[in-house]
Amino acid sequence: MENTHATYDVSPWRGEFSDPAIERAYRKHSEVTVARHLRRGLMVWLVLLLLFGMLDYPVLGKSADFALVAGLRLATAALLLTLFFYSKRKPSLATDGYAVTAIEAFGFVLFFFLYFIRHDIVSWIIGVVAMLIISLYVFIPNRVYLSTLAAAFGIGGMMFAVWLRGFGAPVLVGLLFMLSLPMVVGFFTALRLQTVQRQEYALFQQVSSINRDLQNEIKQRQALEEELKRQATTDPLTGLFNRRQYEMLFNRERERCSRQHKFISLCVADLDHFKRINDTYGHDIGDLALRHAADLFSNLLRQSDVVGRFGGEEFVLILPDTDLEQAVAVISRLRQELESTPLASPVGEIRLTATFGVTQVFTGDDSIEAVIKRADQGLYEGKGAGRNRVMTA
Ligand SMILES: Nc1nc2c(ncn2[C@@H]2O[C@H](COP(=O)(O)OP(=O)(O)OP(=O)(O)O)[C@@H](O)[C@H]2O)c(=O)[nH]1
Repeated sequence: MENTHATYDVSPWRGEFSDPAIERAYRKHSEVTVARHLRRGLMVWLVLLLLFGMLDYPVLGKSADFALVAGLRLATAALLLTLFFYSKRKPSLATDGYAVTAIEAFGFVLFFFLYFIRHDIVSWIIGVVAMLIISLYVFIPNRVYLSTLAAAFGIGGMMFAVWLRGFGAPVLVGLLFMLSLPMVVGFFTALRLQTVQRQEYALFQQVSSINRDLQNEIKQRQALEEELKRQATTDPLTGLFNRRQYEMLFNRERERCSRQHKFISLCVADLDHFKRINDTYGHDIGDLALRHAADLFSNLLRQSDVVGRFGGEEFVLILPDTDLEQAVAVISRLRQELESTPLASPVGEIRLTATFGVTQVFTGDDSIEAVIKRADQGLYEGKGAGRNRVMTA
């Protein structure tokens, strides 16, 4: 695939992209269509070849000449059929052009022989060769320079045959002019057609490339937006919701629960002797411990529960659709899990515990601060009572 800054210049004399890589990509892109057009052209050629062959017998009868012409016709027909079927399996044969050019040259040979054998239609043969030249440019898809080679072979061969018959320079020059005319017309027609096709392809590629760039830009912006949103709503160390976000979620859940006459509970959790962990193992291990607790809380609670970082080593857990009794059961499970799941740190396993203060949200609670304050009282009592416990308030 070409790069975004590819230059799509089309050579004015070859009707092909100047950049070989782009030309190859174009031919690959168009090979199936070109092969289909080629097969159509080959079929028409085959039908005409055999149809006109029926006229050989009444003129030539059972003779060596008839056998020669019939042999050439059948050989050309066999080549046409081979290319017809083979181009289905290998469509690049149509866009490479070498096989088509070889068959075109072979097709001319039949006419060189006819010129000597079918005396009844000598002048027609030259006319038919002229028509063949223009057809091979217009009707049989091929690369312009290869069609020109085949046409030059046809003109050269025909002139050679006429010279062999003893005609002099004036006739040969006239013939050259006559046969060059369809070649020039065919050349410029094919050149224009192939240039336009490539310009369309170039336009399509450029539009696709711009689209791809736009899509990438949109994806990058979306990712950036997501990241900004994440940064604005979460705590960078633990990935838990930050204060602004859990407050917003609390208000939303509280409203919903009140509408649906359901309970909602809140818990404040504080890691025990956390200062000791920091002092003993360093701040980095302290950070690991905070992440460990945060992950454990997030994984054990429901998707609909809200886990936030309150600051320092304190966490806020909001449990919608949960009354105080249920909340104590859930939080007790958290406490046990934390106690029995030590942090696997680079300095070895570190046992962590936390104290939890749980409260139910009441209709009179006018803000989250009031609820947290009440839960904090439970927490404070828990700390006083020896830590690693769940207290209600
Ligand atoms: N590593 C780390 N430590 C923090 C962070 N935020 C606060 N801390 C530390 O957490 C510790 C909290 O200590 P204290 O408030 O005395 O509480 P504690 O040691 O857990 O004792 P109790 O709560 O009474 O069990 C302090 O040493 C703070 O420096 C943080 O983001 N990372």
